[in-house]
Amino acid sequence: MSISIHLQELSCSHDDVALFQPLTHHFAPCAVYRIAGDNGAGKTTLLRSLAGLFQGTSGTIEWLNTQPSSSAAKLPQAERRANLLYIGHKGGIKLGLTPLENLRWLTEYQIADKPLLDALDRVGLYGYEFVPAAKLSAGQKRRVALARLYVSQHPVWILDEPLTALDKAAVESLTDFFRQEAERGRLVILTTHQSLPIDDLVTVKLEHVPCD
Ligand SMILES: Nc1ncnc2c1ncn2[C@@H]1O[C@H](COP(=O)(O)OP(=O)(O)OP(=O)(O)O)[C@@H](O)[C@H]1O
Repeated sequence: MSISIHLQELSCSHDDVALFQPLTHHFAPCAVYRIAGDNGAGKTTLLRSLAGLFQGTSGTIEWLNTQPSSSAAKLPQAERRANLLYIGHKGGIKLGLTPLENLRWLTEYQIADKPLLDALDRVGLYGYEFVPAAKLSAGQKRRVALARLYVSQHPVWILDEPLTALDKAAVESLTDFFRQEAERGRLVILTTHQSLPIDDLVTVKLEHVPCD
């Protein structure tokens, strides 16, 4: 499936305080989008809103099936989850489980061990598959979370700070992967405070709401 997300005058609020100026934007497939803004600008809140995890919004968020054969039909909420891989900034890793056990759990036991082990190999965790995550470094824990990308069939990826704690080589490898996956049709929306060397990267900046 090919999916786009359309925002019209979207605003997110905590405690009735709007975080950024209303945002109108079309996120199309085959592209990598970076949500930019200062600390506290509302990037995480926006990503959670797109993923359906935060409800304090006004304006509209529409997920559209943009498959050539379809007429841009709106995707109901229930179908969004099946098409989305959301990785929050905490990564969702359970420290008492090994990387392989974490991946089994995170992929809801739908994937055989071999592709999961291959994914751990892809993120440089060969040899750490059976080590409790509590014994891994911050960057290695992040790699466990990111290994899900290498077994994902979801057309939409929403990733909050995926590059945090990664070393230079891992950032380069992941950036290449994002570029390739966008070329294959995926819609990737992410936040990062690091520079992202992707030529066609689209940056969407959240603007402060001016004070009265
Ligand atoms: N659960 C909450 N209740 C009230 N306010 C919140 C809550 N979560 C976040 N906020 C506030 O909303 C604002 C935006 O937070 P958010 O995490 O979306 O920003 P961010 O742009 O992702 O920041 P950073 O770059 O530091 O990660 C912040 O001022 C934060 O204090």
